[in-house]
Amino acid sequence: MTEQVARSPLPAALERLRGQLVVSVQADDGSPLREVVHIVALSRAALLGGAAGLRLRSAEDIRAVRAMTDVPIIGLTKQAHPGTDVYITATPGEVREVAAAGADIVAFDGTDLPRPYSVAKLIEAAHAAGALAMADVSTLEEARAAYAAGADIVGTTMSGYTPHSPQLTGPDFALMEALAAAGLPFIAEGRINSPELAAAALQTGALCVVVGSAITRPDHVTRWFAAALRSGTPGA
Ligand SMILES: CC(=O)N[C@H](C=O)[C@@H](O)[C@H](O)[C@H](O)COP(=O)(O)O
Repeated sequence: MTEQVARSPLPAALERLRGQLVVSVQADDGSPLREVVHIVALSRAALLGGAAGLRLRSAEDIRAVRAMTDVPIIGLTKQAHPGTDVYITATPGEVREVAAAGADIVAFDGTDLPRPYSVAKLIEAAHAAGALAMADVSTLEEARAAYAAGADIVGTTMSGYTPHSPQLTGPDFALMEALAAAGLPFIAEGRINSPELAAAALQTGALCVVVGSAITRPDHVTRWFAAALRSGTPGA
């Protein structure tokens, strides 16, 4: 079942990320950092700090960051579609948009959720546009299916964000270990909120580690600190 994915070395853009940190630079709608100028500044800061790759949402952000760096970019869109909960690059049109903007790797929802287009169609669109295909999955079974459909890599991105995956407060190390045990190359992603957790994620056998909120969402990080003070202040 796993032989078809034992491709080594991986395609060049993925090999460049081996053992490295990828920073996800995505401001949510409504964030004061949503404008492209802030995304570019945050990306520059991540590169200064040693990020070997970036994960970016929207063609506009990708175009602007592509103009200032040649590190591998994992690109995606985040868009609601009627009748589905799938929001990460859900259509072949969005795949093409992300690839045309300069992403080396297009990330898309690779879960079992009801979806407008099959995983195979999205992979086909990425490859036709000259990009690699990264399936964001929430389970081992979804990863196996994505590889069988031709994905170049999977990410643990969606664990905790589908009803059928464990709702953890930290990274899904069990999924990482299961992917490693099955011989499936994968990117560790999701709630990797400290350098220690990032190192532990790489230790499971991940190709590389994606960190987002802990580096580029200061509003989230502030909330973590504020909540800790509220719940644990000595003398409170
Ligand atoms: C589930 C979903 O939509 N994840 C998104 C995928 O691109 C991003 O919002 C995350 O920031 C990214 O996956 C990195 O994760 P974290 O921010 O936890 O380090």
